[in-house]
This record gives sequence, C-alpha cells and structure tokens, in this order.
Amino acid sequence: MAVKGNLRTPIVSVMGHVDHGKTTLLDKIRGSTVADGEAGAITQHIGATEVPIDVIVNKCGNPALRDKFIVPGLLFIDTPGHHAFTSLRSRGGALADLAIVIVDINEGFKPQTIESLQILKRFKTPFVVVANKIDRIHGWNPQRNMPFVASYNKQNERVKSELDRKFYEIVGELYNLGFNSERHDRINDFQRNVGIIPISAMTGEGIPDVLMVLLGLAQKFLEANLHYDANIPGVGTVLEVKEEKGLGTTIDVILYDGTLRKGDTIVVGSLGKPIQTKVRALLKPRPLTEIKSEEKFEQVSSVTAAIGVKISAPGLESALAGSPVRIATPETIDAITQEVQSEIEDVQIDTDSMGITIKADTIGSLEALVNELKKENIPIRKATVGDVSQRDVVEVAAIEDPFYAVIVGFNIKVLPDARDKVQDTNIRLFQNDVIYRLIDDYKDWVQEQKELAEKEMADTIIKPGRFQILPNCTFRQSKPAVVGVKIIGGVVKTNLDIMALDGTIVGRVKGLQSSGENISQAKVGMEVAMAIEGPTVGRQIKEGDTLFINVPERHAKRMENEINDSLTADELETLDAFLELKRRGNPFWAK
Ligand SMILES: Nc1nc2c(ncn2[C@@H]2O[C@H](COP(=O)(O)OP(=O)(O)OP(=O)(O)O)[C@@H](O)[C@H]2O)c(=O)[nH]1
Repeated sequence: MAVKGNLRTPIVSVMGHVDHGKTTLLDKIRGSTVADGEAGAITQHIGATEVPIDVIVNKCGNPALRDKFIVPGLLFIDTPGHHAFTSLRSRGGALADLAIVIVDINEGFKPQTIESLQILKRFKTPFVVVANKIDRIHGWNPQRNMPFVASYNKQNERVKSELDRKFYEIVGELYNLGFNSERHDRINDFQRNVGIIPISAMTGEGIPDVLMVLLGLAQKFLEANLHYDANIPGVGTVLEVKEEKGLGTTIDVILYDGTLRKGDTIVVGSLGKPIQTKVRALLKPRPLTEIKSEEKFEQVSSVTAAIGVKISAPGLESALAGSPVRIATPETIDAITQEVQSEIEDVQIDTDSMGITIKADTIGSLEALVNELKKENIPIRKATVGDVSQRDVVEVAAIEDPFYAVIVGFNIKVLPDARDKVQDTNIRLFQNDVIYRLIDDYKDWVQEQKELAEKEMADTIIKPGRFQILPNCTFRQSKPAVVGVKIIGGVVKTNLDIMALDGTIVGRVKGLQSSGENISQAKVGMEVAMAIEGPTVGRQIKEGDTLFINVPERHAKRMENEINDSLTADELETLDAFLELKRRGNPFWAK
C-alpha cells in the first residue's frame, strides 16, 4: 500500500516529442534497480510503476535525506505522452500531479514538446524538463547511473562547454515560451524557475537527480493535494479498456483516492449512460519471481490510493478511457451516476450552433482539442468521443457552409462504412495524433480556400470604368452604334451595361476594337472603337459624353468594403466617382 502518514504517492507523467526518449527513461526508472540487485523494491502496478522513497534516497547516495521526505515515493504512469496526460483526468483536472518533459538535448524543442509545455501551464502542473541523450555529446565519458554533477565533473573542458552550449539553447527556448529556467542544481526557488536536468536515459546519468527533483516538487507544491483518506470510497480514472483472456473486458484504473474492494459497486463513464457494475476481481501483476505461474495476474481483496489496478467486472465493454470510476452504495448510486454522466457531458455540450465537427479518442483529449480550437476562435458544432461513424458523415454532409462541412479527428479511426460515404460528399476530413498539427492543417486549408474564393471573385467581379465618346469618331449611328472612345478611368469590358451621368442605362458594350482587332477589354488611357447596342448617336448618347460601366450594387459593395486592397488607385477613383453618381439618388446605395 502506497501510504506514508496520510500522503499518497504523487502520480507522475512523462511527456515529450517522439523519439526523444520517454520510453527509455521509464524503462530505466523501472529497471535500473532490478539491475542494481534491488529486485522487488520497485512495485509494478497495472499501468504504473511505483518507486518507493527508500529506493530513491539510496540511488541518490544520501540515506540521510530519508527523513526529509514525507511522500512515500513516486508513481509513474507507464503510458507516456502528452496525449496520455490530457486523457487521464481526475475530477476535471489532470490525473498526473507532476510531469517530466523530455527533450533531446541535441535536437531541442519540437512542436510536440511546446504543446506539452502549454498543456502543463494550463493545468498548473509542476514539472521538470529533462535534457536527454547527453551521452551523445561528442567525447562524452559515460558514468553509469551517476548523479549529473558528479558525472559532469568527470568530463573534459571541451565536452563540458559543448554541453553548456546546448543546455543554454534550451534555456533560451524556454524563455521564449515564457518560462525562466536553470540547471536543477543551481535553483533555489522552484516556484519561479523550471529546473532542467541533463540526463542520459541510456546510461542512467542524471536519473537520481530526476527522482530527487520530482520528490522535492511534490513535497513543496503538492502536499495539500496529496492528502488522501483510506476510509473513503475509492475514486479513480480509467487508463485503458482491455480484453483479457478468460476475463472478458477489463479496465485498468489508477485509483487516486480512497479504497476499492472486491464486491464494491462501481460507476464507470461510458459512451452512453454510465455503467453500473460490481467488482468481480481486483488484479495486480504477478511478481516476476513467480514467473512459472500460468496466471498473469494475482487477485487482491482491496487496494488503496495511489495505485494502478485491473478491474474485472461484467458490462465494461463500453467503458471509456479517461473517464471516472466511482464507488457507490444503494443510497449514493443515483447521485454518483449523475455526477459521472455530467463530467462526461461537460466536455460534449460546450459547442456553438454552427461550426466544425470534432472527434477524439478520450474525454481528456477531446477537451484539450476543444480548448485549443477555442483559443483559435474556431467554432465547434459538435464534439464527441469515438471513431468517425456513418452517422457523423450524414450529419456533416448536410451542412452547407463548406468551411464547416469539416470533421477534425484526433487519434481516431474512420469506420469503413463512414469512409465510403465521405467519398460521395464534399466533407473535408482532418486526422492527426498531434493537436497542433490538426489545427494548423485546418487553418491552412481555410486560408487556402479563402484565397481561392477571393481570386475567383476578383476575376469575375465587374470593375468600374469611365470613358468619353471622342468627337468626330462616329462610325455608325445605331444598331449597334459604333463610336471612338477614350478610356478615362478603370477598365471597360464587353457585355456590360453603360450608364449615363444622370444614372440612366443607355446601352450595352457589344464589342471593342483596337487597330482593327477585336479585344475583350480596354484599360485606362486606351482609345478604341466601341460597338454599343441600344442607343442612337445624337439621341441617347452624343459625341463628347462621359459614360460609366454600370457596376451591379453587390459588386460595388464588395469592392468598396472587402477587396479594395486589390484595386488600383485609378480603379478606386473611378469607383468613387461612380458611387457618387449612384448615391445622388439613393445615399444608401451599395451600403
Ligand atoms: N544515446 C542515447 N540514446 C537514447 C537515449 N534515450 C533514448 N535513446 C534512444 O532514442 C530512441 C528513442 O527512444 P524512445 O525511448 O523509444 O523514445 P520515445 O520518446 O519513447 O519515443 P516514442 O515511444 O516513439 O514516442 C531509441 O532508439 C533509444 O534507444 C539516451 O539517453 N542516449
């Protein structure tokens, strides 16, 4: 049982970019003591590893520290990644009390690391940064499992200064992200500074420091959160829903408060109504020493926080990873079921009447996605947990606005029948397992579509044009009238209506010719022959008249308000003159 006094073991999560060493670090923490001949000291839980305080102080080579600490040890969640961090929640917050953000010292921060830092900031979770793979620094002289400073002091000056250089790049990057940071052994105030610990997850250098700093953080910042009560009914979070041979569907749970017993009635969050069931068995991994045993698990009659445990119970098929597990009595079951339901619904209901549709694999990741989209002011119509189904596709296909006929899916699959259906629609589907990438992809696409639409619009919009009928250039009186004109503003194209200064429509441009060649448009300054359908020269139009192209109201409005950037100074001036004429009769024209 992970208890000392009444403080439970702090729960630690490991986050960082792919390949920067999360798994290696966890393996090292799990395995190193086994290699050190301390097998059995570390307890393997379901989905978590517990490192007791004694092991930590021994590793740090300073048993005198033992009495300084009142937390019983550290419980590392075995599933690494920020996705796990956000998915695993306890009563609306993150399940993990502490976090390690791992970064490859040779590569620096990647977007995924930055995302982890932002998530930690939002949840106000104390964390350390570990700068991993120091053994890759050229000329490094490895010192197995040694605390960092001792190992650093054994390196030559060139190696030391290379490490310092890389290290301060990380300090700089953290500074740009709004964090003051420093090497862990130089920090007095962990409240103001983020500690960075250079380590090698491979050789174990710096690992004692990681454990020590985490203990320090837990003790300093979490004491109030770590009080627990063994006598209250257990409260936990589903890590994973798993099929086990001979047991059916089981749930792996981290219990973070109270006690859970075999036979207890539990309420578990699900995709539909919360599940109410009775614990058939509580299972722990069988110790390695009993490897001969056929059974993978060993049964226990009760467990107390903080601990990872597998629960076998009927009806767990629809249980949802990341959702709460609560113990209920006949008196409390209705209220608790209601609470579990609303905890899940809270995430699902905060949506807009129009917007995109989002899907994610767990409640926590859905909530993280909702938060990030809100920050970008992207409206969400519907947010639900689960794979993209045919029903989702049918619903989204009915949305007319192309920018919202969109499904954004985080860490989910598109079910085969849904995929077939998507192909028959205009739905845009975005899928990724990194939130920032999903959002960037969507934003890039929206931008692209907007630019395309603007370009299309600029190509089809009727632009302003002003011209004058030249004296002594009437080639034909009517049907159509053919006259020489000079374009004095904007552009004139064929098949557009012509307006006189008094606002009447006098005819339509039928054709344009320059040096005997047909042309489709004439720009400011050009003198061309124009065929005009409708009027007779000398009656509706006369030599010397100034005339305008009649711009439709909708086009005039867009040019004035939306795309005026794309008009030339001459076009703008012509538009103003045209609007002035139009607004003489109607001041609100094109407003
Ligand atoms: N030299 C050296 N290699 C390391 C160290 N830590 C991890 N590696 C190597 O880096 C690679 C990635 O390490 P992992 O632990 O799998 O990284 P991860 O972050 O868990 O990666 P994902 O599980 O893919 O997210 C592996 O080949 C490790 O052996 C280290 O301290 N030194």
